[in-house]
Amino acid sequence: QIWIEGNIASGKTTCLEYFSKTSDIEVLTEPVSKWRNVQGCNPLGLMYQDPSRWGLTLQTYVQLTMLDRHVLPMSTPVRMMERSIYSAKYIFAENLYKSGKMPEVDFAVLSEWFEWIIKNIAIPVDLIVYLQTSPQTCYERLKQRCRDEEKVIPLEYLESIHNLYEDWLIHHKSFEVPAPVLVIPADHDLKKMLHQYEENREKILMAHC
Ligand SMILES: Nc1ncnc2c1ncn2[C@@H]1O[C@H](COP(=O)(O)OP(=O)(O)O)[C@@H](O)[C@H]1O
Ligand SMILES: O=c1ccn([C@H]2C[C@H](O)[C@@H](COP(=O)(O)O)O2)c(=O)[nH]1
Repeated sequence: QIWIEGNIASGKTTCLEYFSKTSDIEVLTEPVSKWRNVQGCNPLGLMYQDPSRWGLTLQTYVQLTMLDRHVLPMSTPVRMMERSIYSAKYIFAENLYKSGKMPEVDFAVLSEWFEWIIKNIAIPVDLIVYLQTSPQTCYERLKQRCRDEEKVIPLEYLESIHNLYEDWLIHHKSFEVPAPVLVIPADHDLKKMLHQYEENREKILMAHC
């Protein structure tokens, strides 16, 4: 199992789309559509409007929907999955808490849930592919993608997410990393990115062997 990790709009979905054309690979994208519509409500939009009030609501739902993805039985030898329950906690929940936007009690409850899950439920991973971008690149791609809920995201938000990813996956300064990390520089244009995916294809697809 391979997780594709990276900042918002770093190119994860585009990377997965590319590999989805390969036979014997199952690709699981993030369930963003669920985060934008759970029984008619939009926790992603609410979180960006008022993170202190809705951060826990969103992150609880992200945690549930990512767990649901992780425990799906595999239908092919290789599964590539966009992000993970780990980055939901170590990057996004952490960012809300550290920036003072998630109350301590909310963070404590979310953390206990998370710890219980990773202790009691097997979440296998063989390789983490980290698409390493500059926050500025993500900011430009984010504006180009133009998702309604994300129009309020400032560059500083992407910088915080970037720093948390770097501390976790590059500097090993924050949390345990559950698998080896393959870093792919991802500021390049699409043509160069596809070339790099080809160059790394073997390393990625043989990770489970
Ligand atoms: N290498 C690239 N160069 C320029 N634009 C890109 C590149 N990769 C992706 N994009 C565009 O940037 C936006 C975000 O990409 P996406 O794959 O959705 O990122 P993520 O899934 O990480 O949020 C999309 O509009 C996509 O078409
Ligand atoms: O735990 C999480 C995971 C994701 N989000 C947000 C960040 C973005 O606005 C979307 C996901 O978009 P990507 O383009 O796939 O990065 O969801 C969050 O708030 N918490």
